Amino acid sequence: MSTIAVELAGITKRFPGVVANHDIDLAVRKGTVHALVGENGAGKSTLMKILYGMQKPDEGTITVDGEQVVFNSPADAIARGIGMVHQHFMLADNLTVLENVVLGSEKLHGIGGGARRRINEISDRYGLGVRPDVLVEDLGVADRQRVEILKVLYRGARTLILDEPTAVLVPQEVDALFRNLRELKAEGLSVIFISHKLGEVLSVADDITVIRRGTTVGTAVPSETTPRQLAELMVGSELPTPETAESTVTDKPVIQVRGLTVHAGGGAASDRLTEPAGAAASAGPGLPAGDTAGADGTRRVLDDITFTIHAGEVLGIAGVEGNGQSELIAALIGLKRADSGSITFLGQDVTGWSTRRLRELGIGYIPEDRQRQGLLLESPLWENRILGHVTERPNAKGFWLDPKGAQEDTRRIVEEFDVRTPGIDVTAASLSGGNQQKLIVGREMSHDPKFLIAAHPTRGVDVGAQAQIWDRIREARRAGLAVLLISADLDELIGLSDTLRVIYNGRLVADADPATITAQELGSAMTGAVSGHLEHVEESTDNATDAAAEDEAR
Ligand SMILES: Nc1ncnc2c1ncn2[C@@H]1O[C@H](COP(=O)(O)OP(=O)(O)OP(=O)(O)O)[C@@H](O)[C@H]1O
Repeated sequence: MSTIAVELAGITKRFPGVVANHDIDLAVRKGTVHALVGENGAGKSTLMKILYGMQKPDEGTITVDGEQVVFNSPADAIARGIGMVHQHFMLADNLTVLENVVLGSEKLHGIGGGARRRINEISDRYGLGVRPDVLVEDLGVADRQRVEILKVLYRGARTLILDEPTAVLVPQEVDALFRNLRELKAEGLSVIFISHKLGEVLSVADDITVIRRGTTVGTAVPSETTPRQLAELMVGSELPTPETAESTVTDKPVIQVRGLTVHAGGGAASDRLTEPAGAAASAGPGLPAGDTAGADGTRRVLDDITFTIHAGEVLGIAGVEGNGQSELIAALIGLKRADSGSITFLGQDVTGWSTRRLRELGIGYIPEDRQRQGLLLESPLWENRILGHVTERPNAKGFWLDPKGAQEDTRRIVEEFDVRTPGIDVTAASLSGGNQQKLIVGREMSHDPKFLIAAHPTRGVDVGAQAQIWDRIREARRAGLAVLLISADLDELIGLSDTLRVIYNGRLVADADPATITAQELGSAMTGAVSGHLEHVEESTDNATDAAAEDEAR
């Protein structure tokens, strides 16, 4: 019997103007975690889409369990024991775990007792702790991920592809995921793990394949490799750190938020950047149980949020996803109306202003979900350059759009932010994930915002591009930019922030000192346990009130 679970040999895949994969070889041993690393646009996702039957290679072969196979669809790949857990979870919120798992696979074990038994069996076997009858909307990010893993195991996967699975997890959750992966290995299953976090790669992988510009440049043995060496192999540069040495915080308030409260389901405006507030009403995403109830009985997804960010200051908000961050961002950029409270920008009350007006005032926005909120996927890059900045230079001259100006400036962004693309006329959808992110960051930084809302600004970007984005944010901060930073990357959050606060159940519950707190401690604070490095909210509310009084006095 073969000890190789999956082998890809001589894989080549061409797109117009790009060779995404060029003669790539990858052999995944049974019972191992095999990491796939490489800079943005290196060709990792394309290779995995080929293995999962989503794309057909132009050349090369796929061998599973010693037998050569041809996949025409994911169904073919699943039938041969290949499973994929995507970065964006694909679960239906309003269904139970059981319903989500059996959906589309009713033939395997039915939809009743048999299915429930099988789910419990898999969950116990791999230590996943998944319960079949809970609603998916009541689950946090880490649990949802475990449901996705269980779903592919239920379909008989023996090789699991995990695409940047740790990007959304806090350190404790990463540890738990890695324990699950060890259980899978112990049962002889294999995992292909794509990640830009090189420390994690070295701690969990048995084998590492590095690809660069579409081709295999080498393999690394984790026990004999340092993160720095791996970074050099990948991008030819050293590993950056996000640390911000000197403080640039001034006493000039840029954004002042006072008592901001938003109830569930109320005041939603729109997802898109370009539309005015008040377009449509839809329920906000679910929150963990135990949310505070408003006076009228509805849940408060944001509860009495108060803070000030000064020119030259980065305020980092730490929290497990789903604790009000999305609503806070939406309220600040005019996509959600506040039920009470106020937002003041450079001394002007902007509460209830539309997204367009806020952007024109100088608020930049790097959204959480780049594909849904930050890009028009089927439009060319240069049209995406215009998105959210329709009336501004270089996209417009007076009342008229200036396509030439936008196109020229898109070329500049592509160059300056190292967006890997054959040209500015290709669609945003054809860029790799990290390159889409670089385009958005480039666009937003190009308008010299005075206040930047940055949600996961380096999610999915490689270590080289990450350093570049950090540099740009620091440079603008020196020049007086105020930043609200939300990030699941706790090293980034601690390293870039001047001030750190923890959000939990829609409230700012604690302050942390970025100079002394560790990622581990911050992770504990986010999940509820409070360590000695944190100040409780009572004190910080006083501080905030003092700050407000000072601001007013000025
Ligand atoms: N459908 C497509 N049409 C055209 N070009 C594509 C398409 N899919 C991928 N590409 C191109 O293929 C190359 C490899 O992209 P891929 O998404 O595989 O990179 P990646 O290594 O996964 O990057 P990242 O780390 O940013 O996710 C890129 O240059 C990308 O623009």
